[in-house]
Amino acid sequence: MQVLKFGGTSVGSAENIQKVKEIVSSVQGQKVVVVSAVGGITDRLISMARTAESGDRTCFENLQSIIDDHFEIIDKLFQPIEKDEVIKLIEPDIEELKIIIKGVYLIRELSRKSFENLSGMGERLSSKIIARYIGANWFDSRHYIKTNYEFGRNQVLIDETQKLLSEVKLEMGNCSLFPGFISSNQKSENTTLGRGGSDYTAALLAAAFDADNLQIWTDVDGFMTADPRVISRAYCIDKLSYAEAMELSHFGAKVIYPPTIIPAFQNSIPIWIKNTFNPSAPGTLINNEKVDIKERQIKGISSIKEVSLLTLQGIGMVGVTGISMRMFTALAANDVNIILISQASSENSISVVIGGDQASIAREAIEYEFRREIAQNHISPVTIDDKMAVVAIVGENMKHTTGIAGQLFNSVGKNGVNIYAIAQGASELNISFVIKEKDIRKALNVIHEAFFLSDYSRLNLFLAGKGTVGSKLLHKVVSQARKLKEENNLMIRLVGVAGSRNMLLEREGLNAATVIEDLDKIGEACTIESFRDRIIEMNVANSVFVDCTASEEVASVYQSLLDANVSVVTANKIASSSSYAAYSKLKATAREKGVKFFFETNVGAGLPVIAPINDLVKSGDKIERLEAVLSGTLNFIVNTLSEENPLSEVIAEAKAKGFSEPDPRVDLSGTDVVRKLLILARESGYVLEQEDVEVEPFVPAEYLDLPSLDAFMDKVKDLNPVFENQRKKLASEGKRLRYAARLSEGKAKVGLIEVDSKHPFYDLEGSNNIILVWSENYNEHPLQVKGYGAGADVTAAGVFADIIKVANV
Ligand SMILES: NC(=O)C1=CN([C@@H]2O[C@H](COP(=O)(O)OP(=O)(O)OC[C@H]3O[C@@H](n4cnc5c(N)ncnc54)[C@H](O)[C@@H]3O)[C@@H](O)[C@H]2O)C=CC1
Ligand SMILES: N[C@@H](CC=O)C(=O)O
Repeated sequence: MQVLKFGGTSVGSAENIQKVKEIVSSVQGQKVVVVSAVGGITDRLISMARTAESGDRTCFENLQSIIDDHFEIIDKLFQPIEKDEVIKLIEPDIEELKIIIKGVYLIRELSRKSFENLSGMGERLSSKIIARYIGANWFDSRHYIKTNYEFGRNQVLIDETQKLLSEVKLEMGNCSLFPGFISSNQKSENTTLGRGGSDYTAALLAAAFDADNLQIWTDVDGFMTADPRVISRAYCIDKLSYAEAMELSHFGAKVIYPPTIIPAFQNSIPIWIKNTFNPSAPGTLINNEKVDIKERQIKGISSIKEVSLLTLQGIGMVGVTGISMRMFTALAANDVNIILISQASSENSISVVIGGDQASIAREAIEYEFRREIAQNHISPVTIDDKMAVVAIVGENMKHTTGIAGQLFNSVGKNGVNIYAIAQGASELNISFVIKEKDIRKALNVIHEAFFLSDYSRLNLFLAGKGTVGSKLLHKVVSQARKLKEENNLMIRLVGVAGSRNMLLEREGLNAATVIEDLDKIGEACTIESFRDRIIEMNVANSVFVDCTASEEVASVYQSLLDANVSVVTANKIASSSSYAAYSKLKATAREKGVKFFFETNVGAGLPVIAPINDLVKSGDKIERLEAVLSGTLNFIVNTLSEENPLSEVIAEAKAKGFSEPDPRVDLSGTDVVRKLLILARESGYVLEQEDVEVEPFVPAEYLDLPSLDAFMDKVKDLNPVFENQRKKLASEGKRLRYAARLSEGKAKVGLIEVDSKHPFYDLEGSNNIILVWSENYNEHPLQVKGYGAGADVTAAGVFADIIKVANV
């Protein structure tokens, strides 16, 4: 025998009831169907009852609309001759409903008895209509499911219920239908089974009839790994143990109600969760098969919002017995349901999570109970954190596996999600923790990824600067997307872009291929501060801010972004070459927050320079000397100068080729090389400021003081013969000009040098860079890095590599 339960949405309309009929007809052998009230009817009955109690006559309009809705369903489902018969079947229930509502309205009192009668009326109506429609024998659950009122609710009298159900089993044919949710007490008064009662009815029937399985037909494909409204990548879990399903459903996954599982579990009846609107989907199977150790450690994540964290604390609690008992008794006496409890071994505080709407009742109850201790300052008044959420990870395989909690808290922590309280039972089936409700999306996303519940991890990118380097980076994001996803399980999603005037932000992702045009068409006006504020406000997981500008203002927002747990990847050298204090604070913040601050392209563009130096330093080596050519622009200039190619034209060419800074005077003044040498020196362990670097500009200082770039480009023509004469002279001596950077004995210097053919810089072609590093380990023969030192493609590739490094793939 199979027991099939259909929830309110599944029987929410005539069309849906037709789907139910198809599903039931497709089941072979004996079957028992349980139905809920038509979707929304129970809530409407309750609200109507409250309206009647308040003496508001609109209760009668509400009543008529409930009746009309049922008649409309009948109208759509049945042929005219049958309709009258079905209406006759439900007429007594409708009459009873009318009488009760009139009584409540007249007396202005909604007694528990009337409430129970009214709230179960939806199932009485729906079950009769559906039984007739699918051709099932109708059985009145109230005759078989017996309850007793205890501890503030109706409790099922299991033995008596089992006995009555086993008797009725003998009378049942091939297809029987029972209304869910409704029951009666020993005085045969109508009662109900509380929230999720129809699931419970079905489980009781399945247990009493020793069914082969229990099928819960609902409007989702099964238990999902997380709330799909928050995690679009959440997917259906194929198998769960009873305990796992219980834990997941307790914490927010409203697929099945926890008590439902108990009769099925006790009788080892497998439960299937299936989708009425997608019956071919495999669904979730819940049974007691042993958990395969190879399965994922975490099966699912559940979450509850709109809760409050209430804390009682004080030195007067330490070592005093009975404090918890008094606190929990006070809450129970006021019908406050406790969702989570957390107490540290110091016994100095107890925190509980309760529904947000019960926070003030709970506070009053506890403060009243501890009024004496509070008056004597032994215990502090209760504190309440509102707008909180509980998140729980669930999985039987967590048992005895080390590192799960570490991985969990590390992943949420480095995304800046603060944890207010934690609870884990000794069963190790569930780790629950309390966070601010605003962080829930972020937390669920990072946990989903951290435990490989997602097929891939995701980086959310915010880009400032869409010029030479930025636009190439956007091409990379597009061209590498597929490969990264397939080979590295990494998805890079562009969620924000800012130019110097406009910005676009979209949590679900922008189109990197068209974003530059989109920015002009639909971008909103921005400043770098407003862009930063929006990034922080969006609070997305695994965020990376990428700076492809040469702007000081942009560099000035890194600190607040890192403070907000946003990683920073930058091609812009300004931050790392600003004051040593600011540079080291950025690095320290990234370390503290567990996010990344990467700037590999600051020196040598796409060449790996900073990473090898970092590795040497980390391995305990000491860097003693650096000699380098660090300017692609200046090397290009000295290599390209000729009679036909005078200085002024070669400068313009370096800019056109994307080697120079947006303002080439930054290169020609030596500033760009100073910045780079400073960064290398700092990364090598030296504490230096820009003023400590001795600098000889590439062109005389007076040329650099001109008010505009155009004026400079005009004036610099005067230097064409000077540079050409110098080149010729050096060539005749077998020498070449190089703009070199040097760090030795802690002293840094940049400037022009003349090198002969024996010098390692002599053959440095085009815009190439070279970096020679002498250390304790590399003393006779320096470590050497050489290659393209400028250019949009190599730089964008370097920035992209830094971005991927953030994801650690
Ligand atoms: N070109 C190269 O070979 C290399 C460049 N870099 C660095 O890359 C950075 C970018 O260089 P390019 O792309 O060549 O410069 P670019 O001038 O072509 O692009 C910079 C972009 O940033 C925008 N911008 C300026 N202020 C902004 C703000 N407040 N907010 C948003 N956007 C703003 C500008 O409008 C421009 O579109 C520079 O810091 C440069 O030093 C680093 C290594 C190599
Ligand atoms: N302007 C720079 C670009 C790289 O940092 C250079 O010319 O080297």
